Amino acid sequence: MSVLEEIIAGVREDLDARRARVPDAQIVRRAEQAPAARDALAALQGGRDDVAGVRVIAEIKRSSPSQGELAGISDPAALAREYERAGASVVSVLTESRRFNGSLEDLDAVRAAVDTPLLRKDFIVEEYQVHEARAHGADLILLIVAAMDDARLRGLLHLTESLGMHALVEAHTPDQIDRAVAAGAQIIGVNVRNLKTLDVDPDRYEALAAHLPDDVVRVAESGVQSAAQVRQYARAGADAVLIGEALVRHADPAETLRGFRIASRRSG
Ligand SMILES: O=C(O)c1ccccc1NCC(=O)[C@H](O)[C@H](O)COP(=O)(O)O
Repeated sequence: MSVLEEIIAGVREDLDARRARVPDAQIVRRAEQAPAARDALAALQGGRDDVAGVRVIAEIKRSSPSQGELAGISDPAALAREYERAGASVVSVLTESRRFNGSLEDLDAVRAAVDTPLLRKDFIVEEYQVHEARAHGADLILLIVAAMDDARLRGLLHLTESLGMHALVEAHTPDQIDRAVAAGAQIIGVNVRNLKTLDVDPDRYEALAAHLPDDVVRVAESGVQSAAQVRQYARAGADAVLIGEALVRHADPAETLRGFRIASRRSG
């Protein structure tokens, strides 16, 4: 089994347990009754400019399969407020529990704390999880092309948009970019982390970005350890970058985020 398949097997077990507590009809109702979603697409659009710099999706990430424990993060709401003040365009909240030590409770706490659009970062493969994301205040969800066939990708994307949210559709190969485009994705992320080996190769972004159409929001995912890397992604055409480890490991995540944004403004 690949790492992705192993993670999804665990996600499905946890999902079954939640579904037994909150049945489908109830989660659908909760999603319908939630306050309207914020416009994450608009927050990420516009590309890099002299005022805003590259857009940043700042992630709340306690642990990861590749690195183990990254940061304690006892108060995700406080970290989200710092990200918001430092100019994050979107805050990403990992809700997968087994490998990333996240939860829907984290999403609830962050939703109550900030007005910035929120990404539910998880391994979403079922409609139930899309309703759940909306019910817990998400505005954007992650859909990983490698985790599903075309029919499911289209179906989940359609459901996401029908609930007023947007999807960050994640690709790792040119073929997956084509599949994301064909499904109608408006926001496409190129993740430079190989999901089989977990190795990160930031140079892959530029090679793969050449396959992205001009009319989608382009997100460079993973592998930012420095302002220079943010500049490299911006020069390669990224409208936004998704950053986890480098922020949460730093003693001052907000200052680090500010520095990254300023660096991208000066990239020329
Ligand atoms: O982070 C991992 O080890 C990982 C392993 C397997 C699947 C997904 C994984 N990470 C999810 C992400 O995409 C990253 O959290 C996100 O892009 C931020 O990356 P980074 O800035 O390198 O923490």
